[in-house]
Amino acid sequence: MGGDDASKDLDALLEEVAEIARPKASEGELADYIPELREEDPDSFGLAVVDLDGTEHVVGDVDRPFAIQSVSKVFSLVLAMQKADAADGVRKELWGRVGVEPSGDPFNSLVQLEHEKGIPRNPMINAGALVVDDVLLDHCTDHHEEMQALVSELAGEEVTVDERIASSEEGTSGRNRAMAYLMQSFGNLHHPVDDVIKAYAHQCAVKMTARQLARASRFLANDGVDPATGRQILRPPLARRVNALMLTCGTYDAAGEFAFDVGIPCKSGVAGAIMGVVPDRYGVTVWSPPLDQAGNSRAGKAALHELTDRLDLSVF
Ligand SMILES: NC(=O)CC[C@H](N)C(=O)O
Repeated sequence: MGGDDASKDLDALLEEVAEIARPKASEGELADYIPELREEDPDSFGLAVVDLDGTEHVVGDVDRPFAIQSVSKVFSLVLAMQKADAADGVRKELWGRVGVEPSGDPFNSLVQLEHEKGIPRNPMINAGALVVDDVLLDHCTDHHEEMQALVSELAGEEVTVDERIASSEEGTSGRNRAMAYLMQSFGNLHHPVDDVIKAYAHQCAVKMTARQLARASRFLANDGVDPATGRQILRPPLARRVNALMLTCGTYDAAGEFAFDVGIPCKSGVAGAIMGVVPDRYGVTVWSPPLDQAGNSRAGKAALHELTDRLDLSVF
């Protein structure tokens, strides 16, 4: 099949996938802990698939910005891994303070932290992301700026932070603070809890579109090289490790189900985005705000299931 034909086919296929997945949103619920999420339009739906050569295949609301929330955990981890790759001490520190095992628990669970002496299971759950931010506060000149610069570079355009969401996040961060204090009591948080929570709330409030997130995940499909600029964001073995963590931990206690049904590394967020990586092929993102029990976009998961099945994209 010629390139143009294949491209046309993919656009048509995305339309079909969207049609099948969209109705599933009615089985989900909007996150309701902050007004900005409670007030999202539950019917929003966008799906973007961006080729390594830059061709963008999109359907629906792919240019409407939303808070990336937990999808930001991938980017803060990437930033920390860049620092760790540049200094052996940082590498030992990072992987000594956060694990790489799936949690099998909700993203904001406190129970394992007590048993496991303040070492979070992985960087894709809240406790792990808080430790990553604590490490970054030591090694970034400015956490906010470096995070924003990285995501803007990967998105191919300037992305901004919604300060209203950042302050709502900070105001409703009881559980995250509880985790931070617990980790502090075990000696696994070095900066003041307020500073770590601020950094984390800020990254959750970064606003991006499905199209931008799909572009931003492409370096993970391309051995760590951003295909738009040719810049090596992470060395190949490190990029593969981020993918491994996304696959095994990126969708919390539904990671097994995602591996089974979707079969590609994914990271979800509570605003309804799921960012995926199809090695050597695509960056993918779907956005639909209503969530399932595990906190993953209901229609988003259905769309990825359909897409990866039809195109035979599972990594297994
Ligand atoms: N799953 C998520 O997206 C969680 C992010 C959310 N801001 C929280 O910390 O609870």
